[in-house]
Amino acid sequence: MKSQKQSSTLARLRSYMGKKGVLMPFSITFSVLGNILGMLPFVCVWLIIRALFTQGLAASGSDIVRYAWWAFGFSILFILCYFTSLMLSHLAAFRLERNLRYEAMQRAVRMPLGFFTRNTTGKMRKVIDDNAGIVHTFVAHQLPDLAGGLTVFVATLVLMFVFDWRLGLACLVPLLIAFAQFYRMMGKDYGATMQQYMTSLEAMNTEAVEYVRGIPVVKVFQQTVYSFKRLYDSIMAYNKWVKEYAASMCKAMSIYTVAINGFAFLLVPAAIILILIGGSWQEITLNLIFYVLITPFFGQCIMKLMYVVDGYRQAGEAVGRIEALTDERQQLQTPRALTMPDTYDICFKQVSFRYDDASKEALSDVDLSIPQGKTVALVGASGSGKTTLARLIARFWDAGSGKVTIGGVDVKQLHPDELMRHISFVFQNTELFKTSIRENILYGKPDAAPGEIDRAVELAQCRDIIGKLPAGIDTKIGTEGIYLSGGEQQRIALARAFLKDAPIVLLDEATAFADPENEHEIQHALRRLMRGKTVVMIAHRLTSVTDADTIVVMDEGRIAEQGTHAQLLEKDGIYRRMWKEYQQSVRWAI
Ligand SMILES: Nc1ncnc2c1ncn2[C@@H]1O[C@H](COP(=O)(O)OP(=O)(O)OP(=O)(O)O)[C@@H](O)[C@H]1O
Repeated sequence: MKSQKQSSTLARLRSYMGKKGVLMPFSITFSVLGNILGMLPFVCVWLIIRALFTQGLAASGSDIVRYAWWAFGFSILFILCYFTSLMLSHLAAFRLERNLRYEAMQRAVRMPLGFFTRNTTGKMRKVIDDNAGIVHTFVAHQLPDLAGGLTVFVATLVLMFVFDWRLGLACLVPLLIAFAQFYRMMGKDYGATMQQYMTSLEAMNTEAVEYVRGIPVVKVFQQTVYSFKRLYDSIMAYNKWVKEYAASMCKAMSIYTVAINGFAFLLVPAAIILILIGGSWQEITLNLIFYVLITPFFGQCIMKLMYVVDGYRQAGEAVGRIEALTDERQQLQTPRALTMPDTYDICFKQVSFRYDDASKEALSDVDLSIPQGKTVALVGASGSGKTTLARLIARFWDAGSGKVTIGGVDVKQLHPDELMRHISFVFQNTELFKTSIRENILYGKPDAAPGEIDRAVELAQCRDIIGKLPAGIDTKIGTEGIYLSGGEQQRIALARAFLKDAPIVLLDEATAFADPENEHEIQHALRRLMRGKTVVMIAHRLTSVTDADTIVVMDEGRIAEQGTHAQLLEKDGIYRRMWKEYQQSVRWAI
């Protein structure tokens, strides 16, 4: 299913319905049929009134009973058609909603890893859930209503003029007033207005989810809701938008509502005039009764149509939002042939990179060579570009200019899946899934033999963790009161990396959350993991990088210095200063 930004909303919706799309024409047909049948009981009631009116109480009872049965029969048929129409439209709508979510997830999987650092899970869930819901409502309810509404509209209009064109004309005046107001409200700016509305709503919803996720921090620091300024601002922006919109629509909506519900207000004067100028009072009164019976339909169906037009635009906007979230242009270009090299030296050649919307470059003209099997440590002030540099190796994003190569091959030539198979990550905040420890470790190599898992557990020093859990390695974590400390989680993540046994290892503050006891275990395990691998490690604790083959000092996106610990200490540069400060801080801590 490709993005169909240029095609009409209906064609785009249809493309997501798959085979169930064939049900929609049937749903619409039943809706049209149902709406026509739904009008007929009113015609029957009018026939009964006419019989009583023209023949008085002498009217044949059998005629009246026959009309009553007809009315009953039409009502039953109307209900059957209506339900059939809704059932069919719901089948198509559920399939559409499923495919839309599935497609969004499929696209999300193809997004570069960097995408997930920018788009929180809260935001993604809100965008997909809310917009899929809007699209569902449109297809399941409003689309059949559109067909039905249009049918009733045309049928009523025809009937109104067939019965008595003069009374029909009297009904037309409020209709024209209503239409003029409708057009005013749905004018040319309506699309942009809806876009603003949905943007504002989405911002508020996303911030609300983020607020809930951040409640522990807010409570710990004893802040109020006003401390979460972004949520507050988004609520205020929404509030302002809604108030201004309601105020701008107030006049047009009031006139529209009065006109649409006041079809009859010219009918009575028109009927009186017609009688005064010599019309048959019986005939005109009888017609008047018909108009009083039938015109409420008109109001109802115009209201429905108004909501459907609104729903149509919202549905188009909603699909667009889901598609834009995982826009294909943000996806990494994947080469046709897999050309994974068999050597793993990494090179940065004149690499510069700027984040979307950032005012300055995160990396500028970086030249760096990391020979296979060596360890390079990245140090430097916060924001100096260490994480960005490490992540370009794994194609979280692609370099803006210059190139990153592995074994001499530009990473852009490597398929992201294949590239990922050759890289292990250990981040500072490890993500463990709410499943057994075994399954968590198996993410490193799903087809690993039990012996391989045991070895990984051993190497990552996880035996003690597993030993104290009720079901050992098969204990589910994150449920039933079984939780692991930050350092323990980190060791499970290391077991995963051991099992993967990738030739390139990226470590980003891997011991940051470890307590002293865990840190010792983790350092030990890390040294084993790094043996013989090409390693890029980021660390703030300088003692953990002194053994690195090369230490690279980053400063404002550039490489300021590089060399071994001893070489850098000899220079009177940034590293020497950092080392002195670090030692002082350690002494203070002691
Ligand atoms: N997703 C992002 N979008 C926009 N700018 C970003 C993003 N991530 C980082 N930056 C900016 O890029 C620059 C480099 O950030 P990076 O995270 O690489 O630095 P770092 O040296 O790893 O910092 P730290 O040690 O604090 O983790 C910083 O100015 C940062 O504000």
